[in-house]
Formats: sequence, C-alpha cells, structure tokens
Amino acid sequence: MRQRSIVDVFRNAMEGLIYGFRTQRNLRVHAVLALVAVAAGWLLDISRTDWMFISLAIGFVIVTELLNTAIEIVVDLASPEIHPLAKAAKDTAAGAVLLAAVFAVIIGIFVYLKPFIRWIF
Ligand SMILES: Nc1ncnc2c1ncn2[C@@H]1O[C@H](COP(=O)(O)OP(=O)(O)OP(=O)(O)O)[C@@H](O)[C@H]1O
Repeated sequence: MRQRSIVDVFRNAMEGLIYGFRTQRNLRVHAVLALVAVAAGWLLDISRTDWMFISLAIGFVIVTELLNTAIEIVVDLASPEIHPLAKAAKDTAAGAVLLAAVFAVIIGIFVYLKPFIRWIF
C-alpha cells in the first residue's frame, strides 16, 4: 500500500466521523447534549478548570461512542451470525460508552450544580 499523505489520513478520519454521525442516533444525541452542556457552561460562566473537565467529559463520551461503532462494524463483518463472543464484544463496547456517560453526568453535577443553584436564587 502506498504511503498516504496527511490530507488522505485527515480525509479518511473525517469520513469516519461523518459515517458515525450519519448512522448512529446515539452519537447525534450525545452531540446535542454536548451543545447543551456548552451552552449551560457559557450561561453559568463556569471557570477555565471546569471547562477543561467538561471538554474532557464530552470528548470521552464521543470517542467511546465512535469506538463502540467501529467495534460493532468489525463484529458484524467478522461474525454476522449469532455468537457469544460477538455478543461479549458488543456488550463490552456498549459498557464502555455507558461508563463514559455516567462519569460525564458525575462531572456535570460537580461543575453545574452549585452555579445553577446560585443562578436560580
Ligand atoms: N452477532 C451477534 N451475536 C450475539 N449477540 C449479538 C450479535 N449482534 C448483536 N448482538 C446483541 O445485540 C445487542 C445489540 O446489537 P446491535 O448490533 O443491534 O447494536 P446496536 O443496537 O446497533 O447498538 P447501538 O445502539 O450502540 O448502535 C448487542 O449488544 C448484543 O448483546
């Protein structure tokens, strides 16, 4: 295989992102929630450190969702028939997304709860 240029590498990565967002409803839901989190951060004027945590949480969820998608595709390719290992691979990948989402919620509570209560009262 010929050496790929940086432009090719970037184009393939963008195609992967577009494929993920086009085909995965969960990824689109996470993206909308990320926009809500950014809007809330802006509204509540959270600190630089808090922005760092929120960015990491958003990135972590979206990256795990993309990896989950990639694993689902590879499993479907390698094992279109029902197989306990195919189930284990998909369930484990889904578990990673679930954990990332749970940690994102925990970070969100730490970051937003106090400024939100202050904003209300
Ligand atoms: N080849 C298989 N063999 C055994 N179980 C499978 C197989 N494919 C899927 N499953 C089971 O069905 C579940 C859903 O798999 P599916 O491929 O439909 O994922 P999905 O619903 O598209 O996931 P997501 O909502 O994250 O996109 C898996 O978590 C797994 O438990």
